[in-house]
Amino acid sequence: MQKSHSLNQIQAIAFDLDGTLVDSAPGLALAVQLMLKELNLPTVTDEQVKNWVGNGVDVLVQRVFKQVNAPDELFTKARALFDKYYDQTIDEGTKLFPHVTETLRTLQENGYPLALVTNKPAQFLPSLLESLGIKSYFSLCLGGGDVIKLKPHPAPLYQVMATFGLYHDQLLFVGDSRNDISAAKNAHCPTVGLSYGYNYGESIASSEPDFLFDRFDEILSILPLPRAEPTK
Ligand SMILES: O=C(O)COP(=O)(O)O
Ligand SMILES: [Mg+2]
Repeated sequence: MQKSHSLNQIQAIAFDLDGTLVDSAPGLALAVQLMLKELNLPTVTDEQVKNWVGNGVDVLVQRVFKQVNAPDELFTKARALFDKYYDQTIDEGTKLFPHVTETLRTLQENGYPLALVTNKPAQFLPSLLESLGIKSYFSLCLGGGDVIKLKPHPAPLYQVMATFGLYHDQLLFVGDSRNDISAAKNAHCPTVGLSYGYNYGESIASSEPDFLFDRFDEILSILPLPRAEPTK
């Protein structure tokens, strides 16, 4: 699906992390399962956790609590346990989706500053990006806690625009979930939706991104290489 949309004006690209660059669901699921075990609560499946990812860890644990009918009083303890276990499981089964590294490299070599905008808590980003070998591609990384509101609020994208000194139509946002497409639409930025990620088990097509791709490297087909000079 491609609308007639000239991307000659794009000066920088921002990416979602979980489900877009990184298949991180297995490590998240394992941390949730260890958290539940320590609290003597019923367990949940990897597939359930995958469909609850997208609004940050607080909401993930809330969704788990609802599923297993856990008492609210346990929430603070559970949240701390999640952090403890996710520190240990973050690399478990976690891998980059196909073509991510070479595409980021091509974009960077062609003059595009790259940013990361994730609802994942910021504390987990440095070691994860380092171990995946993609940290050096991003000149700005915004995680949960770095921004006043999480996606689908446009605040994180406004922060990228302010940092890079861009107008809304100069920033392309690439993501896998309706939160990404909504955040970018709320900020009036053009969007790419990727079909292979996590979107609550639903198709990202229903969010009507400007471009919908099945492969990460298809982003290269819609951008001038090298980056075009700004006209404003
Ligand atoms: O951790 C989450 O819930 C989602 O993270 P994302 O914004 O990188 O997809
Ligand atoms: Mg995502």
